[in-house]
Amino acid sequence: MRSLTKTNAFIDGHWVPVDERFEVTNPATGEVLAEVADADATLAERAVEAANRALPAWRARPAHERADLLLKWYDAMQANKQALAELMCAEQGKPVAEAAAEIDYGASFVKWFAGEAERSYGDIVPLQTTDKRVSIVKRGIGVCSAITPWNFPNAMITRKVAPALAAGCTMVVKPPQLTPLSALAIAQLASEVGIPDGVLNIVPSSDSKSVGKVLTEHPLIRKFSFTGSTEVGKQLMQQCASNVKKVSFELGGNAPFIVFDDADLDHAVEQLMICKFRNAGQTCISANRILVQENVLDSFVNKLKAAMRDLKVAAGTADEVDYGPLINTAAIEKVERLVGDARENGAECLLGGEVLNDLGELFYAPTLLTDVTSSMAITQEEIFGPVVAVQSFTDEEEGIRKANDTPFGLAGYFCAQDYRRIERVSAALECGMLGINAGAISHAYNAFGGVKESGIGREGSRYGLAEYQETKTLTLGGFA
Ligand SMILES: O=CCCC(=O)O
Repeated sequence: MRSLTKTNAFIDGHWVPVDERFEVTNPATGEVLAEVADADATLAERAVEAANRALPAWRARPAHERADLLLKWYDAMQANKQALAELMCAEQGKPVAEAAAEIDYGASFVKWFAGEAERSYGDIVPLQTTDKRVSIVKRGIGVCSAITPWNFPNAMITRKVAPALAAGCTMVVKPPQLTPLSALAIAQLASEVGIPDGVLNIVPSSDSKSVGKVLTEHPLIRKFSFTGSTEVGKQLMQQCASNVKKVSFELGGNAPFIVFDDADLDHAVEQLMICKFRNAGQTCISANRILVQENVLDSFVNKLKAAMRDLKVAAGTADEVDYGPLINTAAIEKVERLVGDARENGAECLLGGEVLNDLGELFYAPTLLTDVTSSMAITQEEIFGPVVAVQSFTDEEEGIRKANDTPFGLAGYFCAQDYRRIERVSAALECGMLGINAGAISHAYNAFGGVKESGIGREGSRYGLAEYQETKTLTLGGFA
């Protein structure tokens, strides 16, 4: 199997070495995997200029040519799935099988937007006066930039880059400092399949502030996309305001997972396990607050505890592992703080509640807390770890009120069977995405994004392309 480990910045189709380097480590073992080029603001500006030079020719190509190149990129990701998955497991920690599923997921955005490139239409507007013809056209907005997170090192890049390229835009990406190797590997594949120089540029950096400033304030950039925390997102949004860039932000979540008393409890447990333990809980749409109706609480918790006991935690390279290490010490400290605070304030820990030191410093036990209340920090912050924090509620009205009692609104989930309740609760929950008797809701065909402080804009789906387009109205006069 070939190695796809690249360690330099990728600008204008070239691998650019930089004297300054930062280390990328394996969270399962602490081993240093690579020393990666540490781009500064000047190099980021070079990447923006390269993207700007590449723009006219890329934008001018017929849609089917851009689509064909994207499909070749998709094929290359599929052909190299195992190598990409092993690289991702090494730098991010998720099990190899889950990493391979992420390659499928990430590549699916490339395939989907290759198709959308060929289905982007404008409008012919009805006649307003006999002397004019009006049409509305769509075109790629121009040079785009993105800052992406470490929890999905492949898919969070393709979900932004694929629609941008499909729309005829060029792109500069700053991948996360913790997981740049997956990004650099797919840039290599993009180059091999013939995506022209300068169309995709990758600037790894440990200096998020100054590179981020270039990617949000550079006047040549017309659109910025970010996935990460709400706190950082707010700062970046302000920076983008300096020259009124188009933006999309996929920010923090605090997803409720509500189990009503008419739910199929076995199915609810199964769906919660899928939702919660994906990527060890380090997912922005992970269920964060588990709200269970009082009269089914004991039964649900017993079933959940039995399912959680079967979880296998180990390095992502082990066989049949459910989840691996958390990403770094800060992640472990946060989980320990939240669990500690909950316990001090009266939560009961039925399972776990500790670091699995036999495995290593970053492995956290599957943890089940009950008697959780809304005043505990664990219900206010994203846990981003393998901790299930269960609260109870009395009736539908209280369940909905508790679920909506947050400034966030990314994903939400509920389990119920009564179709009238399903209709009522679906309408009442404040979130951009809702899983109803379903814990897995992500797909390239779906519109991903949040409401309230969880963000702006949508990724994936037919709406994802529009984020990288501008709309122009043409009024043609002079008809008799
Ligand atoms: O964590 C953010 C993205 C997760 C997903 O696309 O399902």
